Amino acid sequence: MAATSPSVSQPKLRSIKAVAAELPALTSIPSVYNFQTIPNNIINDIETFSEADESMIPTIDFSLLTSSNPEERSKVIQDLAKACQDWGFFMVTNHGVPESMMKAMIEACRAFFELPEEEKQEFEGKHVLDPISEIALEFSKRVRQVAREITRGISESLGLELDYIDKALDLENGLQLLIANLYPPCPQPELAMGLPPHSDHGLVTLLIQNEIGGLQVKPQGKWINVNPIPNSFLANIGDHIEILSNGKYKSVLHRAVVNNKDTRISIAIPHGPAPDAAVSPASELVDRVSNPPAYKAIKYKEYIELQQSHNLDWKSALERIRLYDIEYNN
Ligand SMILES: O=C(O)CCC(=O)C(=O)O
Ligand SMILES: [Fe+2]
Repeated sequence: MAATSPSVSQPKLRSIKAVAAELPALTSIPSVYNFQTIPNNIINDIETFSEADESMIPTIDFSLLTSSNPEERSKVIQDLAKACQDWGFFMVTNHGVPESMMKAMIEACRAFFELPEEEKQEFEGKHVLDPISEIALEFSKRVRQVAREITRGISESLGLELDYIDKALDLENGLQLLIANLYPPCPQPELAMGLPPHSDHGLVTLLIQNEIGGLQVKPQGKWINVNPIPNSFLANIGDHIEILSNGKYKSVLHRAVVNNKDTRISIAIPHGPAPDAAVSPASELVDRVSNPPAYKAIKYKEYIELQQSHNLDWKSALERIRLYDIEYNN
C-alpha cells in the first residue's frame, strides 16, 4: 500500500500525521503547508465553486452493465458515454463488492495509519502491503473486476469492440495501485490543501472513503463537492482514456480539501494498462484530416515516470505529450 500523506510534495515536509499529533497545541499550520504560497496553486478559484451541481453527478448502476437484457445494456452504455463525456466521473452502485469488505478495508487503513511512525516505517519498501494484506488482496481482486467491466463498457461506448481496450493495452497484465490517504483535522483548512488539483494516470480510478467529505472535482469549470452515495464507488476517467479516445473523454481534475473537525480516509484504486503497453489514440477514433491524433504514443510506465518526476500538478504530464491544443472546460 502506498500510504501517501495529504501534503504537497516537498522534501522537507514531515508526515502530516506527525504534525497533526501536535494538535490541539498547534493552532496554525507551519508556513510550508500553506498551499496559497506555492506558485501555480490557485486556491482562490473558490469563486468558481458550485454547491448546486452536486445532485447532478451521474450514477451508473453496475448491475445493468452485466445485464443480459440488450435494452438495459444499451441504455447503461449510453449513460456511461454521457457521464464520461460531460463529467469524467460518476458513482457506481450495485457493484457487488460487499459493504462489509469496503468498511473492513477503510478500518484496515485506519489501523495502519494509527501505527506509531517507527512501526509504519518498517513496512516501507517491499513489505508495504503486509499490515493489511489479506483484506487488501481480496478487496483489490474484487475492485479490479469492477474496473475491467467498466472499461469494457467504456470501450463499447466509444464505438469500439467490447474488449478493444483489454486487448490493445494488455489489461490481463494491467497495473492496479492501491493508495490510502489520511487527512487529519487541520486548524486552518482554508490555507491548506489535502491533495492538490491533479488528474490520475491510467484508465479508471475507483475510490472509496469514510463518511467524511473532502473530495472536489472540476468537470465543467467549477469545483464541485462530492459526497458519494454510501457503499458506492466513485469512478473517474484517467489520462490514458483521454489519450486512447483522442480527447473525446477527458480525465477529470480533482483535489481533496481538509476540514478542522474530522479525520478523513480515502482509498483510491487506479487501474491502468500493462506497464509495457504503448498507449496512443485508437486508430479507429482518429482521422488524419478531420481528427488527427492529439497525443504522442507513450509506454504507460514511461508516462508514470514522467508524472512522478514532477509535482502532482493539474494535468501537466498529459500536456507534455499533447500534440496540439484541444478544448478543455476546466
Ligand atoms: O482523497 C481523495 O478523495 C482523492 C484521492 C486522490 O485523488 C488520489 O489518491 O489520487
Ligand atoms: Fe486522484
